[in-house]
Amino acid sequence: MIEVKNLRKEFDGEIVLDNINASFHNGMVNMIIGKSGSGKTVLLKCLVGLLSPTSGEIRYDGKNFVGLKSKEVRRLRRDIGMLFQGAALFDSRTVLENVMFPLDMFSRKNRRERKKRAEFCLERVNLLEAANLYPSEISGGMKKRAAIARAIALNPKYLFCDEPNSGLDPKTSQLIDELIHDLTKDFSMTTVVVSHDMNSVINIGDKVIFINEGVKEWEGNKSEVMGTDNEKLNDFVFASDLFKKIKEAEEEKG
Ligand SMILES: Nc1ncnc2c1ncn2[C@@H]1O[C@H](COP(=O)(O)OP(=O)(O)OP(=O)(O)O)[C@@H](O)[C@H]1O
Repeated sequence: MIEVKNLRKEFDGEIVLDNINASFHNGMVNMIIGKSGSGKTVLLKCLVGLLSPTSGEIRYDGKNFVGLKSKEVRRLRRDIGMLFQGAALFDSRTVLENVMFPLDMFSRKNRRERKKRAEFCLERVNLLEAANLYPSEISGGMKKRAAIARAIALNPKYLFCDEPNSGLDPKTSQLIDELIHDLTKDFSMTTVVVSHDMNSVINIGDKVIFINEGVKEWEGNKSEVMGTDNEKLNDFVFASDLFKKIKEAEEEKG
């Protein structure tokens, strides 16, 4: 479990996140949603230590990440898997080599065991047949699956995904969502997904946090999102592609 307490982030005196209090639960897909520019990515970057909060605490299973010594930060980072926007694979390495990269960097296992682990992860995301291909030779959805395999290579306790569906068609997006959901349950990870895709929220959002202009405006679960009486969340939901499609379908029915 990750707990955020009174988190504040300023850039040059400008407040981007203000007094955020939130919990991200084990074995669940915890979604951070909100409009463009609301502060989702800054929050994610604070959570993984890519940005330092101006004030507040980020507790990983009770241990405050803010102010940890660099050795302890490195230890904690090994428990963190990260799926970046756009997959961020190394173009000059094969899919298998990409998945092996974190193992080569951090695992004490020998090469045969590291390869076996990488192949297991590729098998888990249904991509073993592409092990020897290069990123330029595979589709966008396959790249995302390769990046997911790499993110889980070190068997992380915490998985962070920044807009995992960006650039994917709806069907592939759904497959990626389901994969993130299933891995979260299978490996009992604390998964945090930043998204503005309402389809994803409805598909896999066990817990949902809505950020508006740097403030946590609402939290609940996916079944509570659609019927909320929070005006700002309602505006966000009604402006989404999902809602537009539902409305169009209803209008077609008459
Ligand atoms: N390094 C930075 N320096 C200064 N301002 C920043 C920095 N990073 C982000 N910001 C500002 O913080 C605010 C929140 O940005 P953030 O990227 O978190 O939004 P977001 O909700 O993730 O949006 P999107 O959905 O478009 O990615 C924006 O106003 C942005 O300009």
